[in-house]
Amino acid sequence: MSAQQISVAVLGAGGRMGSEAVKAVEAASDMQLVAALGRGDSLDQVVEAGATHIVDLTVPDSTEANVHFAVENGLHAVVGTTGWDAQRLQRLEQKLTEHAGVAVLIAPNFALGSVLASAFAAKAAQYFESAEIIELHHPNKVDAPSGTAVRTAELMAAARRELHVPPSPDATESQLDGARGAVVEDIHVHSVRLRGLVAHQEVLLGSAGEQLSIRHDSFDRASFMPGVLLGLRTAASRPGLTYGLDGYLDLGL
Ligand SMILES: NC(=O)C1=CN([C@@H]2O[C@H](COP(=O)(O)OP(=O)(O)OC[C@H]3O[C@@H](n4cnc5c(N)ncnc54)[C@H](OP(=O)(O)O)[C@@H]3O)[C@@H](O)[C@H]2O)C=CC1
Ligand SMILES: O=C(O)C1=N[C@H](C(=O)O)C[C@H](O)C1
Repeated sequence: MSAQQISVAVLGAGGRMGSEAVKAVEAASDMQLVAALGRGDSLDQVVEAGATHIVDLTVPDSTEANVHFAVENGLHAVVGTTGWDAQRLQRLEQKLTEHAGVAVLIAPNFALGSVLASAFAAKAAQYFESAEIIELHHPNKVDAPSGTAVRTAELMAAARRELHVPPSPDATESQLDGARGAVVEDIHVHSVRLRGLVAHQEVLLGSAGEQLSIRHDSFDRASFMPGVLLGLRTAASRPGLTYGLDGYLDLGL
């Protein structure tokens, strides 16, 4: 094993994403897979195996405990699992202050195209009256809206606040529950679950007489793996919490 080797434990290794991550780590010449855990496996295995990094691709219910375990044991964590709301992020920030030098990347989406699409959408949202998000996923997905849509809405809302853009116009007075989607920081988010899909998102921006659509499609989970590997290669040099893979990229937007 060379000095630069990154020793990786994948959590959720039997899942759709985890199994891809196992293959990607095994194929990376600067990494070695030292543990592959599923539901019910003891986290102690990660430490016993000598992991320096974990990749968490599990479920919203378990990801927080997994990441706290990693931080407490001085392991860097690259996290793709959804469910990281403001309270969880705050608790993690607090935990990280007690473990200097440890890095956690929470990446709502590892696909470079998706990260770019969210960044473009945030910029563009400053210049349009109306902004809504449609996210479309495979029907086995357990959470809605997607973590990516929540993150995109947060970025768009922050960008609109910066330029004092008013809320999107909307004259709806009566509706069936859910007809206008979920509202994330004033941005309406609509979730589609459809057999045949993987992970897709379209941001719709409208002003008088024009529309801009910003769409990203992941047709295969291979699309997420360069981001997972980038996260593993970069984390140790970025102690503390990074939220969003854009934090490891120089997008210049
Ligand atoms: N950031 C990104 O780019 C992406 C993020 N995701 C997110 O990643 C997560 C996983 O997605 P996906 O792979 O599709 O889901 P899957 O349901 O296919 O995989 C989750 C896996 O985690 C296992 N698991 C559950 N609890 C634990 C635990 N405590 N320890 C170890 N393993 C556990 C499950 O086991 P069992 O089957 O026995 O329950 C299952 O094998 C989701 O939150 C999803 O939204 C997905 C795609 C891209
Ligand atoms: O569950 C999925 O599949 C995905 N989950 C993430 C999310 O909720 O945004 C990332 C991607 O959209 C695929």
